Amino acid sequence: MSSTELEPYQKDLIEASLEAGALQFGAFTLKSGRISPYFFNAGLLASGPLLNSLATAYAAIIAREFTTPSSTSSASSSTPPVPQFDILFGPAYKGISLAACTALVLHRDHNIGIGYAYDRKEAKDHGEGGRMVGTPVKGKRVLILDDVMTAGTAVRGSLDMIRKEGGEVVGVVMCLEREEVGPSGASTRVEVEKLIGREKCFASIFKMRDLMGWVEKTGTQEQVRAMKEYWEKYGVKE
Ligand SMILES: O=P(O)(O)OC[C@H]1O[C@H](OP(=O)(O)OP(=O)(O)O)[C@H](O)[C@@H]1O
Repeated sequence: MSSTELEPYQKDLIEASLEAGALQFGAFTLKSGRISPYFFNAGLLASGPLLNSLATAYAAIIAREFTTPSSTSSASSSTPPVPQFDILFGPAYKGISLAACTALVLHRDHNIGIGYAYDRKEAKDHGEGGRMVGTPVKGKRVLILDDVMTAGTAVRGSLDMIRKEGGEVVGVVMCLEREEVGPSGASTRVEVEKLIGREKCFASIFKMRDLMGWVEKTGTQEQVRAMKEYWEKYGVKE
């Protein structure tokens, strides 16, 4: 496993997450049943300043990975880049506020005006009904935005729902990519990219290996050992 040098925005977000208790080290049973030496819960990044840091980081990654420069000959430095998607989709529950805040920051800081949508975990049987809320996804290119992907269950569910509604998923952006393999031994990220039908359509603010780099520099020997052991068992070998 080779860890990477952290960018300042990654380091800031990791430190802010630790302070808020959103990132913890210990032993945590995941939805997948795996016992992880660390746990990330963006639900605890629950204040204006923390949401601002987080949404600013999401927006920066999205502007870098999912837009192209404006190609008009009269383009000036104030000409906004062209998004390769029309809508952000944040899966319930935690993805909802993250997608909303990121749409706002994309508009405010990057001059990119896009819609956002989310789902309800339980369908509504009155009013407009159904599970989808926000900008309709029908006929739109959709970028799924969530806090973390482990086994990919939430992303697969979102993919199915968006397709049923007539939208096209063009990518996924996460705060943390855990870089794990699924039960078949294949990388969850690669499996999701195959389902979407596009290579390299996955972006994240930081990954397990970035976190490992941070732990190696600032954590305890026990944390380093536990992280390496977990990586040997479940980390992607690519
Ligand atoms: O890749 P996966 O194995 O699906 O795990 C990641 C998902 O699990 C968590 O949400 P959860 O389903 O706990 O719902 P919540 O947002 O309502 O807490 C997290 O916010 C992701 O959506």
